[in-house]
Amino acid sequence: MSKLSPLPRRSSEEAPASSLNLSHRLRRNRKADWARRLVQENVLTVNDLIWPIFVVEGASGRTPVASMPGVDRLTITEAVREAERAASLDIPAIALFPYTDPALRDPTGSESLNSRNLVCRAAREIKKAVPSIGIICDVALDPYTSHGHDGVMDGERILNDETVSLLVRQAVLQAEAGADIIAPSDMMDGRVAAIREGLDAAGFLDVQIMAYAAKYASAFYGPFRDAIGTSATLVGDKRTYQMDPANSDEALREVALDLEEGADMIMVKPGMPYLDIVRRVKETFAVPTFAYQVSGEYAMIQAAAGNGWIDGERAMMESLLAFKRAGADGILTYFAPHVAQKLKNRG
Ligand SMILES: NCc1[nH]cc(CCC(=O)O)c1CC(=O)O
Ligand SMILES: [Mg+2]
Repeated sequence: MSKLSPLPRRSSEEAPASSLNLSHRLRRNRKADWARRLVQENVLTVNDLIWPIFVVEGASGRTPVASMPGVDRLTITEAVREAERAASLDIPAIALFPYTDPALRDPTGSESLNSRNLVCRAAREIKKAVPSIGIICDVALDPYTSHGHDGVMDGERILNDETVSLLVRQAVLQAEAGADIIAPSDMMDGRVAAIREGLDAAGFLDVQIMAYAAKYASAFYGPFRDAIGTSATLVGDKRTYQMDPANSDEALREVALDLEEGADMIMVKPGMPYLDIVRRVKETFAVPTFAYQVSGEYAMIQAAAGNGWIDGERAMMESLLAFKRAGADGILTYFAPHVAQKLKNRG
């Protein structure tokens, strides 16, 4: 057997004079783009995106939401067009949020039970024109109530059980209109079980429920409330039903209950300040887990980028990748079409 010839070595004069004697140099795996791609642990794809869209009454056109640069309220015609664009970009699903004519808002949110309301008509039109895209409808009364709360009130109190019975009817109407996923965002106790039962009784066995399970009473919803027109009218705050930002164990109890009650998927909201919750939920329950990068998070990135203070494109991609790293299976984000286009351009 021939002796192995010695491996080639860099000559000693090539070696840097003062090299440390390190057995581990993590920088080796970062030395070039190809090397970084090779060891990349998480990846954002178009399949991770859900696009929230605001709809408004009207014949045509779009109205900008001042606190959400780049986001418009869309008439149904325009929303159908955007749904077509979303489908052509392979975005799996859109989420619809109505700006209800203030004249139609009342203390019990009765417009939510009108089968011809804005969101039901939008869902119907989109389903007809773009059958391949998933349609998510939010269940909660806030777009319809004169006081801007997610439930009906008795004095200062938000009534739980009375609200739940309305939410069930709202959910069934949305399913009839073509919603593929019902997303209760109201944070009433017991609504998932009641909605599941209502959907099943109406024959909607395949309509999924994505529960806003851990939804916090957050300052980051401000621009959304501008978009749906509840900022000005909201009386008080939502702290008697949305969660305290100080809590984390409580999020696990919320998620456990929603899963027990029949939720198919769960959501954590807001997103970026709550990635620890996403991680705990995913590790504890191992179920489809979504996060909502909410309006205020979007607005912060857009405002800073607009001022030239951060690179908006990079901040957008980094923030979304962070959701994946935290364990999210998908992200509701107002950046969805922009990101999808960017990912597509990359090929
Ligand atoms: N139940 C309403 C609802 N559904 C989604 C959001 C917020 C979304 C966002 O800020 O982007 C809210 C606001 C709220 O609870 O006041
Ligand atoms: Mg709950």
